[in-house]
Amino acid sequence: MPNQIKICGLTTPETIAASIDAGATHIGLNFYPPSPRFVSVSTAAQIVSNIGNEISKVGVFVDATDGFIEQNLRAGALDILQLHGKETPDRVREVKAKFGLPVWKVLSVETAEDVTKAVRYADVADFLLFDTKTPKGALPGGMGLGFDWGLLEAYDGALPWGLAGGLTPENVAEAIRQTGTTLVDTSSGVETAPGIKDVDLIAAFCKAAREA
Ligand SMILES: O=C(O)c1ccccc1N[C@@H]1O[C@H](COP(=O)(O)O)[C@@H](O)[C@H]1O
Repeated sequence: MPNQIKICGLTTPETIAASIDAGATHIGLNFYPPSPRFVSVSTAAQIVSNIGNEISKVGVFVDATDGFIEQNLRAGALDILQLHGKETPDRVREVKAKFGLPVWKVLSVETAEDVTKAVRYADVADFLLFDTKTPKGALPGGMGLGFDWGLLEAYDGALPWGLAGGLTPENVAEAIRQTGTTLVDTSSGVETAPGIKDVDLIAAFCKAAREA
């Protein structure tokens, strides 16, 4: 199966179209207000209005309430919920039951123990996304920081998983080769400045990931 590719933190119809043209399988809409990639309810509705079923729309939430998820889920016509905060297994179960959509739980990795903790989500999430643990006080993702991919050898769970954190057009093929991941996710790696996506970088990232 070809590698799955998620381009995250999209804020314009043009960069969404560029991601689809480049062969991305997923786009991410960021609903975390402090993020430079944050989209409001009205922007989310507007930028997805012309998209069909050719790509999956993932909503990124950080410790969000049900009400907040609900309003953005409708606006963005989301297919998948990505929980990128400190959501417990019970909270993941609750979100999945309430909204009936696949849930991706993000695990922030610094040590092998962070990877083995994934087992806690085995019965409640649909997919795991391993990302870098960011410094205290920083955004929980989208910082362009990578982690030691070798730590993923500690993962022996059954849930499918993907890789995020500091992936770029230059390193994504090596990341796929080293980890064997079937899904790669990038945000700042295809930007010229925080929140400013570049269509050429999106194309280069997708090409490198597709050909890896
Ligand atoms: O991108 C953000 O601003 C962000 C904010 C809060 C939570 C997650 C965020 N982004 C996610 O982080 C990973 C990795 O990003 P990067 O490639 O290292 O920039 C990705 O899944 C984004 O969805």
